[in-house]
Amino acid sequence: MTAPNTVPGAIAAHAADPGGAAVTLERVTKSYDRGRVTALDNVSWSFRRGTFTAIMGASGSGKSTFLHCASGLDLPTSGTVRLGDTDLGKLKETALTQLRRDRVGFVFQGYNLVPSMDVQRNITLPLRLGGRRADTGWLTEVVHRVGMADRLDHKPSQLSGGQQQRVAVARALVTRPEIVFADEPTAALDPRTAGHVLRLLREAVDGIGQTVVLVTHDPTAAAWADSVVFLSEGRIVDELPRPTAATVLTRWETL
Ligand SMILES: Nc1ncnc2c1ncn2[C@@H]1O[C@H](COP(=O)(O)OP(=O)(O)OP(=O)(O)O)[C@@H](O)[C@H]1O
Repeated sequence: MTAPNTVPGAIAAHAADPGGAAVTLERVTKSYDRGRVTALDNVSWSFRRGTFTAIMGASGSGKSTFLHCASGLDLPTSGTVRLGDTDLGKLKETALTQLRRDRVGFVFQGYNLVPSMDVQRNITLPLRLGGRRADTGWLTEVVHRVGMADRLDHKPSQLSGGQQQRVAVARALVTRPEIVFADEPTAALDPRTAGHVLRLLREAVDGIGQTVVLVTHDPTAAAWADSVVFLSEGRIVDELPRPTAATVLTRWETL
């Protein structure tokens, strides 16, 4: 494992400890426009299993690119991304699609639920797509965790934004993925509802050892994580352990 692209000791120690890593990035660079734009610049990082990490950075700092490369939604221009022991760059497109469906969970700002399906079918969609049966006990637990047990026959249009996002969290957890990537999942929600959704992610980490990576602009959201990783111009420039909204804001202002 290589050292990260920045010097702080805490970051070096973290990245040099790949034991138990859910996802590892090694010297990942992503360029666009035939190399004219470097969105990610030689980034190395590992996300330890059972941890909750927030990724923050200014607009254009590379957060979405980082999430896309780390989750297999996109491939880096150079460098390696591993999910567990699987090198994503060595997979054919079909295998990569299966990996994203079976081993990774996603939560997006826009919920991305299927309008014609009720809550139960939305939650179990990744299982059905993978030809897997729902483990009834686990499904029941996930549905209860997100508080949607009495809404299983509702369509997304009959739910509030917060409820729809809770369904999306359940869908992300139902496959017992090795890692969940949440991309601005609370940006469209009021602060109280956002807190409910973030608490679900926190509880998944604390209760079932889920690994979660959250991309956010919001210091209050980032404060739910175990640590905050700051991106600037495609590079990881700092890590803040045990964040509070105040310490995140202070660090953000001096980036
Ligand atoms: N498909 C693309 N083609 C060309 N340039 C791109 C593409 N996607 C991203 N970029 C550029 O890469 C850089 C990083 O973009 P990215 O979307 O990862 O940043 P971000 O931190 O997620 O921004 P935001 O907070 O505004 O969503 C930016 O300069 C952006 O313009």
